Amino acid sequence: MALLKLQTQQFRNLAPVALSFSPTVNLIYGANGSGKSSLLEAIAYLGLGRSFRVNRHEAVVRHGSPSLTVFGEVSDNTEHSDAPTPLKETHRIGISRDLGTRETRLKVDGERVRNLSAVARHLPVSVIDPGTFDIVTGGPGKRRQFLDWSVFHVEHGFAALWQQFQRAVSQRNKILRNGRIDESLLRIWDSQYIALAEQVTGARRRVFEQFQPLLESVIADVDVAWSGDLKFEFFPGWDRKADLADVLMSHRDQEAKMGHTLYGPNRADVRVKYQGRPVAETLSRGQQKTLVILMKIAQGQLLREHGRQCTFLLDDINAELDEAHRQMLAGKLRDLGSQVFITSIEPPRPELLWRDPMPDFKVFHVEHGDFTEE
Ligand SMILES: Nc1ncnc2c1ncn2[C@@H]1O[C@H](COP(=O)(O)OP(=O)(O)OP(=O)(O)O)[C@@H](O)[C@H]1O
Repeated sequence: MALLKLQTQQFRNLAPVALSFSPTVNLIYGANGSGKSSLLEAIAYLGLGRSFRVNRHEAVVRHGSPSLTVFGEVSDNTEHSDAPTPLKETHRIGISRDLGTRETRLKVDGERVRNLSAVARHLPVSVIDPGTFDIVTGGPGKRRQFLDWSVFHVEHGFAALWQQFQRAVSQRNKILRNGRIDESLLRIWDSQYIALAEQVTGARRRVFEQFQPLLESVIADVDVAWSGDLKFEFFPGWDRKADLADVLMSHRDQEAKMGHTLYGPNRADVRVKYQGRPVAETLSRGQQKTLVILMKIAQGQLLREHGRQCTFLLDDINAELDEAHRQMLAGKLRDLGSQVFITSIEPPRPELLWRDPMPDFKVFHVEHGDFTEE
């Protein structure tokens, strides 16, 4: 999968022109405030349905405009197991949001679709920007998000399962929030909640078990001194030795006091330890960054094993990574055959990122939201 064309309307400061990208490498450069990050943000908007920089949709709509539209054409090289050769087709995907009516319109190949997942599945985007490094330094939520992104792209039906699960959580929370708990009603929702929690956990565990050996081999490949003492573990969100039903039963009072669900997939984590202690406490900032890059690469490999390709968006990596790390990342992404977008303030020097073989690339210069291909 690769984004071949993009057109935006009223998206931050981006001019409404149609851009055609390389399915391999796209190098975007321009001064501070010119629109580099906004372009990556618009691409990610199609693949995630939201901004990777801000939580409020209002922030990305051009100041003074009532709505935005992002439209893209993607190549789909999904390998169908029953097809003699990979099928290559293109799909047109679009998202528009109206701030006034709060309406979101989603389209795939000209047809309206209801769920964001129907759009997002066509463009798996993986962002590497200064915020990405929170995957190891931040709380479990970041790591759940990281794992679930793979699960969404690898496990068919996960998006629908996740929605059902969230509905069960919110019903259960409503009952727990009610001063006097209706035990019989809670029991009904508990059984739904437990069944869905087991399914969510099963999907996560299956994907984690495929991801872990890929990550270990990517780490072994770069041969860093600290790699031998790293351990990765999937934590489902409750004590694995106990049944979730028993855990809920024995913590009834605690949950009632807090007024919400405390055990289950919403507490899951991918625990990463170095010499038995969390990496955030033990590895240096530089080592943590290397680790996150390797996790992202392993995630790209995982998708590729499932016949899907990620589009990587590298924003402002010059500020975060030294030249050796940039080369390592760029080389691995080339070997993965992924589409890559890289932003920089200075004119790009691809010869510093790749020696033999140099991938095909396009260079774009941006000024005041206007992109020119060079
Ligand atoms: N909603 C909006 N409507 C219009 N313009 C906006 C909006 N949000 C941000 N901008 C402006 O868009 C411009 C581009 O911002 P962007 O973050 O994409 O720049 P950049 O090229 O990545 O800069 P830097 O190198 O400093 O990170 C900025 O001048 C910013 O003030």
